[in-house]
Amino acid sequence: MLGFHTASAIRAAEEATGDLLTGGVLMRRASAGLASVVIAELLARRGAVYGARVGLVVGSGDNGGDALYAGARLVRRGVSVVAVALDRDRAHESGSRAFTAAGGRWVSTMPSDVDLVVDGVVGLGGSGPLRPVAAGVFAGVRAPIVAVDLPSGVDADTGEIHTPAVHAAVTVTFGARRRAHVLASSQCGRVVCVDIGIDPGAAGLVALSDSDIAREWPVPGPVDDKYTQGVVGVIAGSDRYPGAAVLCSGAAVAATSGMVRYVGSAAEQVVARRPEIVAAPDLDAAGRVQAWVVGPGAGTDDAAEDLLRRILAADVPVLVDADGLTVVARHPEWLTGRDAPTLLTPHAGEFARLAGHEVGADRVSAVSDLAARLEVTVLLKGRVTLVSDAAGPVIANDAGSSWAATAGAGDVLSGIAGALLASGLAPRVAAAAAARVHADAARLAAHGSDPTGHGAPIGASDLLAAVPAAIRDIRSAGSGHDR
Ligand SMILES: NC(=O)C1=CN([C@@H]2O[C@H](COP(=O)(O)OP(=O)(O)OC[C@H]3O[C@@H](n4cnc5c(N)ncnc54)[C@H](O)[C@@H]3O)[C@@H](O)[C@H]2O)[C@@H](O)CC1
Ligand SMILES: [K+]
Repeated sequence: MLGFHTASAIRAAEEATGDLLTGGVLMRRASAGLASVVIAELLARRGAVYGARVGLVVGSGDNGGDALYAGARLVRRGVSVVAVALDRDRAHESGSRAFTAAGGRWVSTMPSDVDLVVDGVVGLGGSGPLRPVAAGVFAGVRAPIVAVDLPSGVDADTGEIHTPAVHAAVTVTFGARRRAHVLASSQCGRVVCVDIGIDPGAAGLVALSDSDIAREWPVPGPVDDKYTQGVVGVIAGSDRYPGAAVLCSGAAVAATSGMVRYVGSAAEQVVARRPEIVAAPDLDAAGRVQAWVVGPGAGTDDAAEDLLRRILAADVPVLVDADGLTVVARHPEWLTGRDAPTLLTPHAGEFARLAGHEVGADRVSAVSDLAARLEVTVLLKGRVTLVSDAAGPVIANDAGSSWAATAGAGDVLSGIAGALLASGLAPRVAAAAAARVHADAARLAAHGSDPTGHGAPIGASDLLAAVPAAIRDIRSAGSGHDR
């Protein structure tokens, strides 16, 4: 599990080192780490360090100090380093002296022929967008950018990407990752964390590793049968949207080996696609399940409302998605009164309906506040999906691509997560593991047999078809042994 920390937790951890902070040891460690990442980038990009050209953009705080000390080291390695100070009089004093003494040159405009630019404008002390002078410097930059700590213009805690903000190829951070490194990952590029000997403690935002997920993913054991692995019931689809039923129940079949029941008007299509699904015309005929998935394409009329009320009155885990979310937004008391776990899987629009306000820039607070208020687990969809049950840390899943942004993909996600709920996983784990497999399946489907190529758009059926491969990949990357 990887932790992502707030700026105040990082600052407190730095202060706790006492002399190491005040004596500048932390900054020396940070800038040494930064210089070695820049050297590695130069080697990878142009095959040599000697004779390379690097430009620094230097703000007025310690972030600029890191850049200047690293610049001094680069000069000593034979790199030609120039620095553009946004305000020369306020640039980090000892860093400036070290840079000048090493042979670094101060310039007023960034040369166009640099191999790499270092963004030392702001880090933890930044707020708001890049100010106009800095924005002007970066506007002319075509070289790849290595950001010091954070791409300037990105909020450290919320990951809000202001306009304008730096778009980095690599971000070098110090001691522990900041929240923005996952929340705004697409702006950060590759994130490298340099050890500087600080301990910020437990993180309120985490990401699961492949092995965390591999350990949890349910597969049949020696004494399992179809019932012991959990039966999931899917209530989805309608005359107008039979496809939602096919995608959601198909995903439930793919995710685990137990058994899938289906209730709804699309039984014919569902069974035609997946004959192993046991379909029933209504709830009374459905049989027992260990978890329900309710809502994708299921409508919001009186009948749908009555069905959802009955499902939520049952004492089994329930995942509510799509149309079901519109219904529960009108009846939050159906959620707060439940003993069994509930998992809600809104996109931003559905979230606003449930919460009564937009998600806003602070997605982490928004998702945990809603989870606490409704006494449920919430999975907020996005390129970076967030899961909160208000009790433990928020879990982030960075999809790493946006191939899953396609109609019907949400129905696949709820089917996977529902099957995991039925297998007995805690809702937060079921949600986070489902989000990971869903994202990986989208990437695999988009890239086909050429993982390093450009990929091509996919539909939700393609994503669904790639779910087994995604599970296989995670299980072999993460564990290497069968359970
Ligand atoms: N304190 C320490 O021991 C360490 C600090 N480190 C570095 O120090 C950084 C934090 O330094 P500071 O606290 O000095 O803060 P920063 O250097 O991040 O920024 C502070 C300065 O930026 C200005 N500023 C704020 N927002 C701006 C914007 N949008 N555009 C332009 N200027 C803006 C502020 O007025 C202030 O002068 C970290 O991000 C990290 O890079 C590292 O060297 C690790 C050790
Ligand atoms: K920066």
